[in-house]
Amino acid sequence: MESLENSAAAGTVIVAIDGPSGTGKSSTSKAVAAQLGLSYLDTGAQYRAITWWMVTNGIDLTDPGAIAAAAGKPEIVSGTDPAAPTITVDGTDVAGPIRTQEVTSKVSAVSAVPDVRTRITELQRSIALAAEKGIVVEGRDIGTTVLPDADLKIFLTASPEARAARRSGELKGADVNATREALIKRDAADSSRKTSPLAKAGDAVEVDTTELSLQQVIECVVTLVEEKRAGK
Ligand SMILES: Nc1ncnc2c1ncn2[C@@H]1O[C@H](COP(=O)(O)OP(=O)(O)O)[C@@H](O)[C@H]1O
Ligand SMILES: Nc1ccn([C@@H]2O[C@H](COP(=O)(O)OP(=O)(O)O)[C@@H](O)[C@H]2O)c(=O)n1
Repeated sequence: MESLENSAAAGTVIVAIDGPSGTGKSSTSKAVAAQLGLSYLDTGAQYRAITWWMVTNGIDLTDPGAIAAAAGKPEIVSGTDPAAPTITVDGTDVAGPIRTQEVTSKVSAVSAVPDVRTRITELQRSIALAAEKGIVVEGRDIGTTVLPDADLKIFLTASPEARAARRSGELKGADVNATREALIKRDAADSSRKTSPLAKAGDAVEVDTTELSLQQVIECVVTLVEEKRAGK
């Protein structure tokens, strides 16, 4: 972690954005990174990618031991250009397949396994360290565990109703109530796991996006980053 602090001191900026599903983490992080010339990392995509590999390879996802035994097998590579982020598993582009209902419903079981988290956390830290100008990293445990020395930590929230409406807007024809129930269930699983649960870091700035437009959230975060940079 010392080297991450050193890189930040040399003029790069590391921003951690956490929060539950549908609060605007991905859209905000991509836009902020693009606007400020920073790299961007979607850590949820990495957990989805390892889950996709396990589903595809017939791993028993009711057995944490089987998940742990397989955790080191797939090679996950994330492209960090905010204008065109990519994700591959063993060289295959999985940007589409990781967004299926099946993967979404199984990702919390896989991401709760400590061996999976250790592997993915190491990967995330090495990507953050390699980002020359700095990076915006979004997820559930970035401010608490992955990058506890981040220059700026944001925790996004929004009402379950707003989040479900946003998500069902993306999934054409999806029922808002069913989407809301699925989101609440996934948040509960992610918040209650023992290892590195979804949580706000003590020094994170909380932004409730329920009544804000995406543009307003982006402007708010850009301002916070610029203030941090000016204070360095
Ligand atoms: N403040 C906002 N107001 C309205 N829609 C939003 C807002 N923030 C994000 N969205 C939309 O909600 C959906 C989910 O946003 P996303 O960034 O993927 O959330 P997360 O990464 O937290 O799951 C996207 O379609 C996005 O365009
Ligand atoms: N830092 C992170 C990011 C995601 N995750 C897991 O990955 C899942 C998918 O994350 P995501 O960000 O793609 O989810 P959405 O908010 O896009 O629906 C979460 O529900 C968590 O189980 C995690 O455990 N830790």
